[in-house]
Amino acid sequence: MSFDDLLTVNGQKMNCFREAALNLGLLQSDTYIEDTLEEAAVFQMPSSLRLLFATVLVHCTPTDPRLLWHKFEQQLCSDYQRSQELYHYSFTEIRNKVLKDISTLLEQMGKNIDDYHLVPNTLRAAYHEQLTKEIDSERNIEVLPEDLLLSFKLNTQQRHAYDLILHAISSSAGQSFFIDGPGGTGKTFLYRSLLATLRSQGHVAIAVATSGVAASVLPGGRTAHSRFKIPLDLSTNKTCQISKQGSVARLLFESKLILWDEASMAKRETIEAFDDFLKDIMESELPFGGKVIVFGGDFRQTLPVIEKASKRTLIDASLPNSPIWNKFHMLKLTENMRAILDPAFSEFLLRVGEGREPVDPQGQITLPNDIVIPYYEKEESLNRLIQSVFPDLLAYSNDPYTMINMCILTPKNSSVDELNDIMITRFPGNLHVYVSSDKTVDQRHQGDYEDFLNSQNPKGLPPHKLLLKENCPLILLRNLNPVEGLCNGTRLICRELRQHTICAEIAFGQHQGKRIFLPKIPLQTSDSERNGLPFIRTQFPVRLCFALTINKSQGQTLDYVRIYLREPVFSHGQLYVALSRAKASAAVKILIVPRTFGDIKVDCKTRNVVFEEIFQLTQH
Ligand SMILES: Nc1ncnc2c1ncn2[C@@H]1O[C@H](COP(=O)(O)OP(=O)(O)OP(=O)(O)O)[C@@H](O)[C@H]1O
Repeated sequence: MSFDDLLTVNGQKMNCFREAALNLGLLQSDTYIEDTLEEAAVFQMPSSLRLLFATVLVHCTPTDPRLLWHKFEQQLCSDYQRSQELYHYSFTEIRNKVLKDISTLLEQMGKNIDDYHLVPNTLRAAYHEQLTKEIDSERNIEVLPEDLLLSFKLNTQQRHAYDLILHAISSSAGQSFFIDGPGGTGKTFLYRSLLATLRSQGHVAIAVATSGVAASVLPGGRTAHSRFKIPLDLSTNKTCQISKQGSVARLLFESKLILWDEASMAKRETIEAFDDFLKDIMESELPFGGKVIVFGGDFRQTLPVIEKASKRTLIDASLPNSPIWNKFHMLKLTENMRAILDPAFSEFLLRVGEGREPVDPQGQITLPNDIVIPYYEKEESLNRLIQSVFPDLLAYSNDPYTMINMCILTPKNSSVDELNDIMITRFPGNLHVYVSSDKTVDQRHQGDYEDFLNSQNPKGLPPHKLLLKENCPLILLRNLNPVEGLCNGTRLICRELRQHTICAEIAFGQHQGKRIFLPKIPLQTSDSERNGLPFIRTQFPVRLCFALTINKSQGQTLDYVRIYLREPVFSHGQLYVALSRAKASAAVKILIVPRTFGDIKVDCKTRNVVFEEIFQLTQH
């Protein structure tokens, strides 16, 4: 295919590729983006508006970003203008401050403001790239007073790890550690304590995690892929996309500690690529270039996510299968601090997680009676499950924070949808229905497939008809900006429903309470979708979240956990992740739909999938 072919749409040659893409429907026209910004501007929240502006630049690819900037500059600047009397900012100073804020937000999303040509080149100097900007922004991460106190509360094993790591840092002895701890043993607690101690002493400590949700729990946390620009697909290119002379390399060089949570979910090749990169910038053949680096994780929980991968592929892709594994100094945490008041439950969790809970000849484990909801008939049993976790929907609609620590977990998206559909009809309030626009990637097929696309409900995409009510719980489906707490998996409370925007509040974690605007975003199906017809759905990037898949719940502590096993779990660690979200057995209830109906109803047995080979590999 030639460049001319790419420029030609329906037999007509376009002036540029952007115009061709617009006519092909690959880009949206700017009208809906303008409507979105206009609607949000009414709320008078300029900092949230700047985040929305950056989000639409990155995710909605407007045709003329500069026009959008001119149209909304006034509203984007209004908080700085209000403080003008106090600080006597000039017009140019205000503009530069706002551009700098937008530039920072774009960088957090892995983009560069220069690519959007918002202002002429001559005006750009004030916020232009400086080699120390990454270091400066790491040094500006706020250290919370409560995090500084954590080091006084560490248990013996946490204290041992804390002392060893700080000793390696103070003696400049490069060392790589792996903190191996079952869910709830306080890995995150330890990381927060280390980060606070080092940052309060003026050192640079970098925090990353494999998933966005885990990153958002760490102060200043980013996903490893975005922080170190590691390509998601390493099959073609195995190197980090960072210049050795650039500001991120400078940051790594300067850092005293690099901390990587959920390393058990990272593919070994990702960590190997990072090892090579650090060796290169540090000009040292020592592991990780002689840096002090702390990985953490739990191999009882979910392993790397690889679509349709066999057990062998998953184990091969895991970190313990890498030559790097033997170089780690292993630190173990074993005391379950989440379930500290229920030691019998902690012990049960470990047996489930390590595949030590006895199985019957059908390969099923028997769950304790007190956590099982007896199964009678589907509707009645589901009602019991719902009633046991959400007994008073009117109270939750008035004060949604009372329900934010309650959730129904289930292995498959289809069961999540089943439950959320029931819940949104029962939840009080006016129903808003948002219908997506669905387009095939190849526009020639659009007419033939529209109804078919609308009927599709692919994983990772919002539904064609999104049914929402004010104060209902939501989950975000994209890593919009992990630094601002907006990750794939962030739980939100829906606060205001408008035509073009949703105003939502972050419900959980260090950004709890922050209000944000969400625009409709064009989202493409993933390559691995089975229906084989790639398409783009423009919709708010959220789903309801009365119920959640078990995989999405990883890393979260919940007060009340309900587990709905319409079908048994299907991958390593899922049952353990679901059960270990709770603090005690009294906080868990499970509904198992019996698979076959014989004379005896067996509703307390279920499959537990554990790849024991992974534990053999983790032994040093
Ligand atoms: N030393 C401690 N003193 C008091 N509470 C603690 C301590 N360590 C951990 N906790 C508490 O125990 C709970 C679980 O801790 P944390 O989330 O750090 O565990 P985790 O190992 O990261 O779990 P997961 O793997 O499931 O994410 C949290 O509520 C945390 O505040």
